[in-house]
Amino acid sequence: MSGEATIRVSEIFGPTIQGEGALIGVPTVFVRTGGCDYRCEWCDSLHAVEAEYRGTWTPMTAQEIMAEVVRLSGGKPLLVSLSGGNPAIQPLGEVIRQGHAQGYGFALETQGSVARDWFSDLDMLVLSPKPPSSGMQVDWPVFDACLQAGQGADMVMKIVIFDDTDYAWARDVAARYPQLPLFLQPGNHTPPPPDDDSATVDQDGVDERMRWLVDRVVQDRWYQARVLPQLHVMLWGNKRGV
Ligand SMILES: C[S@@+](CC[C@H](N)C(=O)[O-])C[C@H]1O[C@@H](n2cnc3c(N)ncnc32)[C@H](O)[C@@H]1O
Ligand SMILES: Nc1nc2[nH]cc(C(=O)O)c2c(=O)[nH]1
Ligand code: SF4
Ligand SMILES: [Mg+2]
Repeated sequence: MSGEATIRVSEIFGPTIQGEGALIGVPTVFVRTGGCDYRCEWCDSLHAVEAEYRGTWTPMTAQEIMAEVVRLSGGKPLLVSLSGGNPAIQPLGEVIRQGHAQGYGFALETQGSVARDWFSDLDMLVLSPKPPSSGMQVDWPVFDACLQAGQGADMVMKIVIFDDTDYAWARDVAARYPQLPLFLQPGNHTPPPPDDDSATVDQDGVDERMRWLVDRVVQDRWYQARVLPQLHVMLWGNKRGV
């Protein structure tokens, strides 16, 4: 169709398992869009963020994206995870509409910096506000607009934690959003260079941070929090396409 909006796609891969948060372990195909309005210091997906990788991103229509998802999933509907980059800066409403019509479910991961009316069509909206260690600053009115836009979808919050400052920040943020199920995830400090497919990750450091995080949460009797590692990173490091 001429004039149809295209979506900038960095990669489509799977099925694998969702490695993080509320849907951990669920078989899923990933659609990773290209481009992000943030630059987190420790971003593990720079190949979908930095402008120098623009040339590797492909403009695709909703129909083309769903055709690839259907091919990868063998035509059997499953969960589709929309990530990036920031998938909220892409026109994904039509993908969700077409995918739902074919029986697919949709979860989307975003930092909550851009609100879209089609958030309400998602099956799950994962809001991941960025803590101080990221070097980013959350625009809270916009984050609240994302929450508003997502009414109708299941919504959860997932916060990456590297240190005491992040932890204290997460406590404050969680207190402000008691309605959102909360997932805490230890950060990994060793994302590969974006053009390197190496899987090397400082897993000992991640494990240590995970144990520290569990200790803090139980010491503080913070019983609403759920602490989970990145399962795919444990299994495959920071390898791409898994
Ligand atoms: C690459 S981001 C893409 C989606 C969106 N831009 C966001 O940040 O929510 C997907 C998830 O990975 C998390 N993440 C990114 N880098 C990480 C790292 N080094 N360690 C742990 N989690 C990380 C983000 O916080 C987010 O929850
Ligand atoms: N298996 C797997 N699970 C994930 N959960 C969130 C991911 C992401 O990069 O958004 C991710 C990913 O890249 N792979
Ligand atoms: S918001 Fe997400 S994709 Fe963008 S730089 Fe941060 S972690 Fe990476
Ligand atoms: Mg990732």
